[in-house]
Amino acid sequence: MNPTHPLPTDEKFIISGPPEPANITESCSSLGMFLYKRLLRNGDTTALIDGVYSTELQYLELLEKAIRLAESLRRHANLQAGDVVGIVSENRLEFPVALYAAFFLGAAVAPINLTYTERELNHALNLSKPKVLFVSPYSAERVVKVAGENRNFIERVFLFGDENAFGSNVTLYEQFLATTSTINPHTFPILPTNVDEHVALILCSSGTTGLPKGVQLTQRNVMASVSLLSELEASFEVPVVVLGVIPWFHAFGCLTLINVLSNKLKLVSLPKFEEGLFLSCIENYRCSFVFVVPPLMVFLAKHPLVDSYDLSCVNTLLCGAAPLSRETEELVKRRIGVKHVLQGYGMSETTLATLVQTAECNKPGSVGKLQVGTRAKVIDLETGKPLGPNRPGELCFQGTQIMKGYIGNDKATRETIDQNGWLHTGDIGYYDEDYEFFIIDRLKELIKYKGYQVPPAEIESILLTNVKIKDAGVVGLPDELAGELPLAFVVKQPNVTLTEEEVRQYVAERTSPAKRLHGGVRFVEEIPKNVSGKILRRELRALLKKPHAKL
Ligand SMILES: Nc1ncnc2c1ncn2[C@@H]1O[C@H](COP(=O)(O)OP(=O)(O)OP(=O)(O)O)[C@@H](O)[C@H]1O
Ligand SMILES: O=C(O)[C@H]1CSC(c2nc3ccc(O)cc3s2)=N1
Ligand SMILES: [Mg+2]
Repeated sequence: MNPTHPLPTDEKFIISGPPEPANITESCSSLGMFLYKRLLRNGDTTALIDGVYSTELQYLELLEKAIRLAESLRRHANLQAGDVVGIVSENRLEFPVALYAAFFLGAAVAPINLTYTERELNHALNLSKPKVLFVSPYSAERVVKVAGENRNFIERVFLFGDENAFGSNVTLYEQFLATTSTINPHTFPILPTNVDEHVALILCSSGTTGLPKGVQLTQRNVMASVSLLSELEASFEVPVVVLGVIPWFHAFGCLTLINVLSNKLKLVSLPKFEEGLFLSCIENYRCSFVFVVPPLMVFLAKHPLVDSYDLSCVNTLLCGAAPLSRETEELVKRRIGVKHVLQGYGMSETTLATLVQTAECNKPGSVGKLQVGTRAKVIDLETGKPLGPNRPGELCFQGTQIMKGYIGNDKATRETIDQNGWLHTGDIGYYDEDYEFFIIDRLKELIKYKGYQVPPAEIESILLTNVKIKDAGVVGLPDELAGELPLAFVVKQPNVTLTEEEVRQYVAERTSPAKRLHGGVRFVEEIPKNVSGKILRRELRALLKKPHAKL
């Protein structure tokens, strides 16, 4: 939806997505009521299947358990609207029960990465300060210890599973749920809230460029994001079975979980990515839609194990959270015959994606067009002025998915969202004449070589097209003369011979001089990434200071 009549310069280069449907909150007085109505409407069809144990949860079961848990939390843990509920767990069926119980009480939920160390847990918990915590056995020991050191705000810890080795410090979730044996879901009081101000989620950003920030998403942010998949069910002929392997403690995973459950789709959950489990789950449950991050796309493009499974059921791969090259996309399409690879671009700060491809709009290498209810501008890195088509600059967004702010960090919030409500992403990209967007890389990650700004993601995508290369990460090697020299960390495929000169030559044949590996090549065992699929280039840069250190 872009203006045809001439507008003043600044307005001319503001791009708008489709207008938001008139009533995204469906005139619900709160997110809890919005979600309650959708669970009720979805009836006794299957909502979730645990991909490991095949246990199922129907929509009405999820509703009944969440209401019972909400009543137990209200009555026995004094949980009230505005309190915070922490969840430190892998993807498992109890997770959405705890998530929805909190929403029905008007509490905010802080999902936290269960692989966090004690130090990282302490940082995350002191951002959101949850009153109660739900934790799975995997990280219970660490969490119970850190919770004990923060009793000034953590009052209860509930443990998923059926064994409690922590004594009175912990209550088994199943026992606590049983304290409310039956309840009529229709009588539970889901109170009205100010959906524009009331915080629904406190999400940790991935920590790619520094310590994770506590991103506050309002109830309206979450309701606005539900539109992402709403047309999915209608516009695809195949029955929609979604595979949920993206962690639910991350923005991408958590909001797609809520999206799926709000659109009567069936979700098969996996607690983590394991090569055989991932492939067998797709084959056994005939998953037709799979949310992935680029490392999973590289796995699907290159790993020999993929040939041992029947993946013909996969209709669409929805990829996001980090750069995906068109070469990798094409390799996957050719190899497993998937009909659509739909990229999306988002940030924890923008709830779910602000840019998404659709079945109709999916140019190779693009991340698609503006989401409903979102405006964008690409601004010149020097002047800050909005740029026209095919002019790279910093992406900025406005709209109903833009976060409320960083918890406890007004300064960082003001540095990210300007006084006109524009969120400055720190990402460099451009839009073409059809208003389709392309991401180049992060401003902070560009390599400055003799005045050129070299995007590492571009060199990485070229390296990944080499059959002898399993993975790659590119950073700038500090250099007095040039500033920085592009240097590649390379993981070889098993049992191949590959020399540094071969790698340099391979890149040199495919790039302009500035983008060549002037800093050389380092062979390593793996490229450090976080759970949302982003290369931890700061860890690679740290390696440069320890020459010839192995990862
Ligand atoms: N489709 C995509 N292509 C390229 N980059 C993407 C895409 N989707 C997301 N990203 C990257 O992910 C970032 C958002 O990630 P997230 O909010 O999880 O935390 P982070 O920015 O990686 O970590 P932190 O903010 O803590 O440093 C975006 O700013 C962008 O750099
Ligand atoms: O990188 C991130 O933090 C997350 C925040 S949400 C997000 C994406 N959301 C979608 C949704 C659909 C899709 O096809 C891709 C993405 S990337 N990226
Ligand atoms: Mg970020």
